[in-house]
Amino acid sequence: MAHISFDSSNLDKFIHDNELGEMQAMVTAADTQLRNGTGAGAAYTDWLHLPTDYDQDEFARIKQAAAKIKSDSKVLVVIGIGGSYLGARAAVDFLNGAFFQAQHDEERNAPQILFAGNSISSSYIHDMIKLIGNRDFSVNVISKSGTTTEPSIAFRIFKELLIKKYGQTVANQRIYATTDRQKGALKTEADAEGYESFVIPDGVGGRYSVLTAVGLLPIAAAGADIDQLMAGAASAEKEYSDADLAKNEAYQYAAYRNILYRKGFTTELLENYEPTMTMFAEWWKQLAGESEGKDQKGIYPSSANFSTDLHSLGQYIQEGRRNLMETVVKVDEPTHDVTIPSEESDLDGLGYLQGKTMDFVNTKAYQAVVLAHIDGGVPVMTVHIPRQDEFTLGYLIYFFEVAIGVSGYLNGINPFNQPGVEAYKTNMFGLLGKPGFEKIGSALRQRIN
Ligand SMILES: O=P(O)(O)OC[C@H]1O[C@H](O)[C@H](O)[C@@H](O)[C@@H]1O
Repeated sequence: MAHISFDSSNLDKFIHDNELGEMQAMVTAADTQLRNGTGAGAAYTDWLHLPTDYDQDEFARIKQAAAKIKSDSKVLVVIGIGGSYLGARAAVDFLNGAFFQAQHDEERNAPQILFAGNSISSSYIHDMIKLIGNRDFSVNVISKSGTTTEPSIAFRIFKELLIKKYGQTVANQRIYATTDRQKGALKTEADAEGYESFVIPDGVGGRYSVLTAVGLLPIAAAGADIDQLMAGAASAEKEYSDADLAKNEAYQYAAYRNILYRKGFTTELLENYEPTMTMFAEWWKQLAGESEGKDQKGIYPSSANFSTDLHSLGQYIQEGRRNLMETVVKVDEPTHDVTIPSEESDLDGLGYLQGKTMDFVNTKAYQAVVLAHIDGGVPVMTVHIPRQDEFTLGYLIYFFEVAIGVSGYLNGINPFNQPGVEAYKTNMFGLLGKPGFEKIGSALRQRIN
């Protein structure tokens, strides 16, 4: 039995019984493209077997590095952007609870994990340096290309701080580089300076790399059990390996969202009822957006956090333009539950809920929202997960990875490239005066007042 379950029962109003079956031939073709390496972008599909086929020696080294960081650092600065950032951040929040990062060092039993290099905000870096203060810290710099602007700038800044604080030799021992196996600026520097380095495998693109050292080192440093994370993903790899839609719920999800997309539901909201899953949606947004948004088509991935956003976006979802579909990731058993206290005066009228738990209310809110939204014309799918632990997270990550891979092929695109992300970079390099970009720079400057 699958560890998580996909519920499509609320699609009745939007999809006829025959429609899923009629997608089977296309799903089978997409599955063949993915698994036989006959589809576009096939060179980037090694994530498919990553949970069962990974470098065990490196995995052991990741655990050792995490133990060293825990023993000598109060802060780990994780530098990266996009796929070299989002998975680790999502996992740290998902697994450690809402206030892990805010705890005092003595209570946390793991370093504070701070994420840098994911914007170009000088204020953000300044505030982070202030927050670190005099505390011992290490740096995990993550970049497949080794040349991405945001992490490169952040790395220069934190490297300088490390050298000032510890001297060059010790600074080098506090830098962990996760990058390409053999090429790129970061790899060259890591070799020259003797940083401990970890590999982003050639056949795994950034947005599919959370179960490599990219995600594993920060996740392990934060105290999570990465064996269980991989075990969950391995279990999902097995569960979602059959092309038969009747047996594969990840493929059902891929098929249903494509059926809905073709009916005009062009935006998908990934939703949660747990604030610790906000960043999981950000990870999913890169996975879905970079994989599917190209050739002037694709579902636009967005997200909402409930019940919070029911008080802001809720109006639009209920009654705005009808191009939305929703996918809820619902945690069936909260990590901790809390009972609603009784109060004699009952001024707030909550007496009818006293003695009930908050999760009881949260789940009723979920049920109420689903019914309201389908009545309002928004199709809702739900992925039920039993709890927030490592095994479940690994399983859930794989569910979405394989679903999005197949989904891209169903829509006739290459799910594993991202040509569109270069356009703004070329412009930015031109405007910044980067050598080699002079011509585009002068052309652009004429367009700016
Ligand atoms: O790991 P890096 O090479 O630094 O890349 C980080 C990110 O930036 C790029 O712009 C891509 O759009 C992403 O797919 C990638 O995850």
